[in-house]
Amino acid sequence: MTPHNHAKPGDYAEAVLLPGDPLRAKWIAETFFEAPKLVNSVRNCLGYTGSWKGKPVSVQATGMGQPSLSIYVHELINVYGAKTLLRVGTCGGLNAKVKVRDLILAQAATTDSAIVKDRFGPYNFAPIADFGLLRAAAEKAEAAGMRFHAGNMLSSDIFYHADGFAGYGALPEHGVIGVEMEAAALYTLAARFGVKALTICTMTDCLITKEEINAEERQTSLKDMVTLALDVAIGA
Ligand SMILES: O=P(O)(O)O[C@H]1O[C@H](CO)[C@@H](O)[C@H]1O
Ligand SMILES: O=c1cc[nH]c(=O)[nH]1
Repeated sequence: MTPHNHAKPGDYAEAVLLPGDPLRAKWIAETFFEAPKLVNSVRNCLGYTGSWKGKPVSVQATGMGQPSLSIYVHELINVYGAKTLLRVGTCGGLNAKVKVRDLILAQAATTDSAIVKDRFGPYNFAPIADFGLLRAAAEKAEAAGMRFHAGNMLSSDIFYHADGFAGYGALPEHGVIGVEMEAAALYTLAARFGVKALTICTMTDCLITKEEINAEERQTSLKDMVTLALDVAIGA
Protein backbone atom coordinates (compact mmCIF):
# COMPACT_ATOMS: atom_id res chain seq x y z
CA MET A 1 0.00 0.00 0.00
CA THR A 2 2.98 2.34 0.51
CA PRO A 3 6.66 1.95 -0.41
CA HIS A 4 7.36 1.02 3.24
CA ASN A 5 4.29 -0.88 4.31
CA HIS A 6 2.28 -3.61 2.56
CA ALA A 7 -0.53 -3.72 5.16
CA LYS A 8 -4.03 -3.02 3.87
CA PRO A 9 -6.19 -0.22 5.28
CA GLY A 10 -7.89 -1.70 8.35
CA ASP A 11 -4.93 -3.94 9.21
CA TYR A 12 -3.78 -1.65 12.06
CA ALA A 13 -5.67 -0.85 15.24
CA GLU A 14 -6.15 2.83 16.14
CA ALA A 15 -3.66 2.41 19.01
CA VAL A 16 -0.11 1.55 17.92
CA LEU A 17 3.02 0.91 19.99
CA LEU A 18 6.22 2.11 18.34
CA PRO A 19 9.55 0.50 19.27
CA GLY A 20 12.63 1.41 17.26
CA ASP A 21 13.78 -2.20 17.04
CA PRO A 22 11.89 -4.59 14.72
CA LEU A 23 12.74 -7.55 16.97
CA ARG A 24 11.20 -5.69 19.92
CA ALA A 25 8.03 -5.34 17.83
CA LYS A 26 8.05 -9.11 17.25
CA TRP A 27 8.71 -9.81 20.94
CA ILE A 28 5.89 -7.46 22.00
CA ALA A 29 3.42 -9.08 19.60
CA GLU A 30 4.40 -12.66 20.45
CA THR A 31 4.68 -12.11 24.21
CA PHE A 32 1.77 -9.81 24.99
CA PHE A 33 -0.78 -9.84 22.16
CA GLU A 34 -3.69 -12.23 21.92
CA ALA A 35 -3.86 -13.61 18.34
CA PRO A 36 -0.97 -11.57 16.87
CA LYS A 37 -0.98 -11.22 13.07
CA LEU A 38 1.98 -9.96 11.05
CA VAL A 39 0.73 -7.03 8.94
CA ASN A 40 4.00 -5.56 7.64
CA SER A 41 7.47 -6.92 6.93
CA VAL A 42 8.74 -4.51 4.25
CA ARG A 43 12.46 -3.89 4.98
CA ASN A 44 11.96 -6.21 7.99
CA CYS A 45 10.45 -3.23 9.81
CA LEU A 46 7.88 -5.50 11.40
CA GLY A 47 4.30 -4.55 12.23
CA TYR A 48 1.68 -6.70 14.01
CA THR A 49 -1.93 -6.40 15.10
CA GLY A 50 -3.59 -8.37 17.89
CA SER A 51 -5.39 -7.54 21.09
CA TRP A 52 -4.55 -6.78 24.70
CA LYS A 53 -7.17 -7.42 27.39
CA GLY A 54 -9.66 -7.95 24.58
CA LYS A 55 -9.05 -4.59 22.87
CA PRO A 56 -7.38 -4.21 19.43
CA VAL A 57 -3.82 -2.92 19.42
CA SER A 58 -0.89 -2.85 16.98
CA VAL A 59 2.85 -2.55 17.16
CA GLN A 60 5.02 -1.15 14.36
CA ALA A 61 8.81 -0.81 14.43
CA THR A 62 10.05 2.61 13.37
CA GLY A 63 13.78 2.02 12.88
CA MET A 64 16.28 4.41 14.43
CA GLY A 65 16.15 8.18 14.17
CA GLN A 66 13.61 10.84 13.31
CA PRO A 67 13.65 10.47 9.50
CA SER A 68 12.83 6.77 9.76
CA LEU A 69 10.16 7.18 12.46
CA SER A 70 8.58 10.02 10.48
CA ILE A 71 7.94 7.76 7.49
CA TYR A 72 6.19 5.04 9.51
CA VAL A 73 4.21 7.46 11.66
CA HIS A 74 3.13 9.63 8.72
CA GLU A 75 1.76 6.53 6.98
CA LEU A 76 0.21 5.04 10.13
CA ILE A 77 -1.77 8.24 10.64
CA ASN A 78 -2.63 9.15 7.07
CA VAL A 79 -3.01 5.76 5.39
CA TYR A 80 -3.94 3.46 8.28
CA GLY A 81 -5.96 5.74 10.57
CA ALA A 82 -3.81 5.51 13.72
CA LYS A 83 -5.06 7.82 16.48
CA THR A 84 -2.97 6.90 19.55
CA LEU A 85 0.77 6.44 19.14
CA LEU A 86 2.95 5.22 21.99
CA ARG A 87 6.68 4.99 21.47
CA VAL A 88 8.28 2.30 23.65
CA GLY A 89 12.02 2.89 23.49
CA THR A 90 15.33 2.71 25.27
CA CYS A 91 17.26 5.82 26.24
CA GLY A 92 20.45 7.08 27.83
CA GLY A 93 20.39 8.91 31.16
CA LEU A 94 21.51 12.53 31.46
CA ASN A 95 20.73 12.96 35.18
CA ALA A 96 22.18 10.82 37.98
CA LYS A 97 18.79 10.78 39.74
CA VAL A 98 17.47 8.60 36.92
CA LYS A 99 18.66 5.04 37.55
CA VAL A 100 19.02 2.29 34.97
CA ARG A 101 15.72 0.42 34.54
CA ASP A 102 13.74 3.56 35.51
CA LEU A 103 11.07 4.67 33.07
CA ILE A 104 11.10 8.14 31.55
CA LEU A 105 7.77 9.54 30.40
CA ALA A 106 8.79 12.16 27.84
CA GLN A 107 6.61 15.11 28.78
CA ALA A 108 8.42 17.16 26.14
CA ALA A 109 11.12 16.46 23.58
CA THR A 110 13.98 18.83 22.89
CA THR A 111 15.85 18.21 19.65
CA ASP A 112 18.91 19.09 17.59
CA SER A 113 17.12 17.85 14.47
CA ALA A 114 16.42 19.97 11.40
CA ILE A 115 13.34 17.82 10.82
CA VAL A 116 11.50 19.81 13.50
CA LYS A 117 13.40 23.12 13.40
CA ASP A 118 13.04 23.70 9.65
CA ARG A 119 9.25 23.61 9.76
CA PHE A 120 8.79 26.55 12.13
CA GLY A 121 10.89 29.38 10.69
CA PRO A 122 11.72 31.85 13.46
CA TYR A 123 9.93 29.84 16.17
CA ASN A 124 11.34 27.22 18.54
CA PHE A 125 8.41 24.80 18.54
CA ALA A 126 8.07 22.76 21.76
CA PRO A 127 7.09 19.15 20.92
CA ILE A 128 4.97 17.83 23.81
CA ALA A 129 3.20 14.62 24.82
CA ASP A 130 -0.57 14.31 24.86
CA PHE A 131 -1.57 15.31 28.39
CA GLY A 132 -4.22 12.60 28.79
CA LEU A 133 -1.77 9.83 27.81
CA LEU A 134 0.94 11.31 30.02
CA ARG A 135 -1.38 11.56 33.01
CA ALA A 136 -2.68 8.01 32.49
CA ALA A 137 0.86 6.64 32.22
CA ALA A 138 2.00 8.47 35.35
CA GLU A 139 -1.02 7.29 37.36
CA LYS A 140 -0.68 3.67 36.23
CA ALA A 141 3.09 3.60 36.78
CA GLU A 142 2.63 5.00 40.27
CA ALA A 143 -0.16 2.52 41.10
CA ALA A 144 2.04 -0.38 39.90
CA GLY A 145 5.01 0.82 41.97
CA MET A 146 7.21 1.40 38.90
CA ARG A 147 10.09 3.87 39.25
CA PHE A 148 9.45 6.63 36.70
CA HIS A 149 10.31 10.25 35.90
CA ALA A 150 8.24 12.61 33.77
CA GLY A 151 10.39 15.25 32.11
CA ASN A 152 12.16 16.67 29.12
CA MET A 153 13.78 14.15 26.75
CA LEU A 154 16.41 14.94 24.13
CA SER A 155 15.67 13.42 20.71
CA SER A 156 19.10 13.59 19.13
CA ASP A 157 20.20 12.88 15.58
CA ILE A 158 23.56 11.88 17.03
CA PHE A 159 24.15 8.67 18.98
CA TYR A 160 27.96 8.98 19.18
CA HIS A 161 28.73 12.56 20.18
CA ALA A 162 32.28 13.56 19.16
CA ASP A 163 32.50 15.53 22.43
CA GLY A 164 31.02 12.78 24.62
CA PHE A 165 28.84 13.99 27.49
CA ALA A 166 29.96 17.60 26.84
CA GLY A 167 28.13 17.32 23.52
CA TYR A 168 24.84 17.69 25.41
CA GLY A 169 25.85 21.25 26.37
CA ALA A 170 23.53 23.07 28.77
CA LEU A 171 20.68 20.57 28.40
CA PRO A 172 21.31 18.45 31.54
CA GLU A 173 21.45 21.56 33.73
CA HIS A 174 18.12 22.67 32.22
CA GLY A 175 16.28 19.53 33.28
CA VAL A 176 16.71 17.33 30.21
CA ILE A 177 16.92 13.89 31.83
CA GLY A 178 17.30 11.41 28.98
CA VAL A 179 18.43 11.02 25.39
CA GLU A 180 16.89 8.94 22.62
CA MET A 181 16.37 9.58 18.90
CA GLU A 182 12.67 9.80 17.91
CA ALA A 183 10.22 11.44 20.35
CA ALA A 184 10.41 15.01 18.99
CA ALA A 185 9.43 13.97 15.46
CA LEU A 186 6.63 11.78 16.84
CA TYR A 187 5.20 14.66 18.88
CA THR A 188 5.51 17.11 16.00
CA LEU A 189 3.67 14.80 13.59
CA ALA A 190 0.98 14.10 16.21
CA ALA A 191 0.46 17.85 16.65
CA ARG A 192 0.32 18.40 12.88
CA PHE A 193 -2.27 15.68 12.28
CA GLY A 194 -4.29 16.05 15.50
CA VAL A 195 -3.60 12.63 17.04
CA LYS A 196 -2.31 11.60 20.48
CA ALA A 197 1.26 10.58 21.22
CA LEU A 198 3.45 9.68 24.16
CA THR A 199 7.00 8.36 24.43
CA ILE A 200 7.91 6.01 27.26
CA CYS A 201 11.53 4.91 27.49
CA THR A 202 13.44 2.57 29.75
CA MET A 203 16.76 4.10 30.76
CA THR A 204 19.34 1.47 29.80
CA ASP A 205 22.67 3.32 30.04
CA CYS A 206 23.56 6.25 32.26
CA LEU A 207 25.91 8.64 30.46
CA ILE A 208 27.11 10.07 33.79
CA THR A 209 27.74 6.96 35.92
CA LYS A 210 28.33 4.66 32.88
CA GLU A 211 26.06 2.05 34.49
CA GLU A 212 24.32 -0.18 31.94
CA ILE A 213 21.90 -3.07 32.20
CA ASN A 214 22.60 -6.48 30.72
CA ALA A 215 20.50 -8.22 28.09
CA GLU A 216 18.45 -10.26 30.58
CA GLU A 217 17.65 -7.24 32.78
CA ARG A 218 16.80 -5.30 29.63
CA GLN A 219 14.12 -7.83 28.78
CA THR A 220 12.62 -7.85 32.29
CA SER A 221 12.49 -4.09 32.62
CA LEU A 222 11.10 -3.66 29.13
CA LYS A 223 8.14 -5.80 30.25
CA ASP A 224 7.09 -3.06 32.71
CA MET A 225 7.30 -0.43 29.98
CA VAL A 226 5.33 -2.52 27.49
CA THR A 227 2.50 -3.50 29.85
CA LEU A 228 2.23 0.12 30.97
CA ALA A 229 2.10 1.33 27.36
CA LEU A 230 -0.48 -1.32 26.42
CA ASP A 231 -2.74 -0.34 29.33
CA VAL A 232 -2.45 3.33 28.38
CA ALA A 233 -3.05 2.52 24.70
CA ILE A 234 -6.37 0.77 25.36
CA GLY A 235 -7.41 3.15 28.14
CA ALA A 236 -7.49 0.28 30.68
O1 LIG B 1 15.43 1.26 21.63
P1 LIG B 1 14.91 2.17 20.55
O2 LIG B 1 13.42 2.26 20.55
O3 LIG B 1 15.45 1.85 19.17
O4 LIG B 1 15.43 3.64 20.93
C1 LIG B 1 16.79 4.04 21.10
O5 LIG B 1 17.75 3.08 20.66
C2 LIG B 1 18.29 3.48 19.38
C3 LIG B 1 19.76 3.79 19.53
O6 LIG B 1 20.45 2.71 20.04
C4 LIG B 1 17.51 4.72 18.96
O7 LIG B 1 16.42 4.35 18.15
C5 LIG B 1 17.10 5.28 20.29
O8 LIG B 1 16.02 6.18 20.26
O1 LIG C 1 19.55 7.06 21.80
C1 LIG C 1 20.04 6.49 22.77
C2 LIG C 1 19.52 5.28 23.29
C3 LIG C 1 20.13 4.69 24.37
N1 LIG C 1 21.22 5.27 24.90
C4 LIG C 1 21.73 6.42 24.41
O2 LIG C 1 22.73 6.92 24.92
N2 LIG C 1 21.13 7.00 23.37
